[in-house]
Amino acid sequence: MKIEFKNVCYSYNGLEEILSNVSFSIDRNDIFCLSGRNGAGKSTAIKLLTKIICNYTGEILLGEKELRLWKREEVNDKIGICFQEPVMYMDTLMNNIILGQQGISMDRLNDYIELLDTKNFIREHGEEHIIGKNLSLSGGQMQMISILRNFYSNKEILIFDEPTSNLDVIVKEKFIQLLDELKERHIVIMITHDSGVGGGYNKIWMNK
Ligand SMILES: Nc1ncnc2c1ncn2[C@@H]1O[C@H](COP(=O)(O)OP(=O)(O)OP(=O)(O)O)[C@@H](O)[C@H]1O
Repeated sequence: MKIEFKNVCYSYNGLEEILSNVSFSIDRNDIFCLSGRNGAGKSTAIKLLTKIICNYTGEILLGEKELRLWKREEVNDKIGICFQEPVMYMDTLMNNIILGQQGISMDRLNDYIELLDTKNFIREHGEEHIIGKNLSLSGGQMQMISILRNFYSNKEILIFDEPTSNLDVIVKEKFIQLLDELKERHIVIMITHDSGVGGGYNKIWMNK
């Protein structure tokens, strides 16, 4: 599924333009890094693409259709997102990964859990403990859950916003290996300031 930004402009307050004539195109399954300085508008571009915010000028194409013609739920079916600050629900770890989705292979989820080196943590706490009740998570553990959630969703487009900022070196390496395996089947869009993670991927420059 192709993604295209054509001369997209966006302002939060109607005064200052955060995105000014941003154009880029993603037309194949692979890993793409949105790059640019702090405040360049990378997260804003992702919020537009996922319809968290609207009212841009220019054109955003998702597939063959302008984004304005897509319903938010339809976009949610196509795009999975792992936020910089993951949202956790008062439920078990496993339910926080699965989020009520059905018909997706548990074997594959277990593979991801293993590949990401999170097996011991999930085995110990996954089924019984409730987040916010008898389980408190560190920033890195929340990030792992959020990453697993995005992988498990198996959507065509997977977005990761600063996914590795709290991960230890081992999990970070495993995450990169997993991405490499998935890039043939998904469009992966990542925002990262970690050159050790984003260094080798296709770059989309957001300059302000
Ligand atoms: N909800 C909001 N209301 C008003 N201004 C906002 C809002 N969110 C972001 N901005 C502003 O938009 C600009 C771009 O922010 P954005 O988060 O998109 O940048 P970024 O490239 O992702 O930055 P970073 O690399 O620091 O995460 C910043 O100047 C920020 O202050």
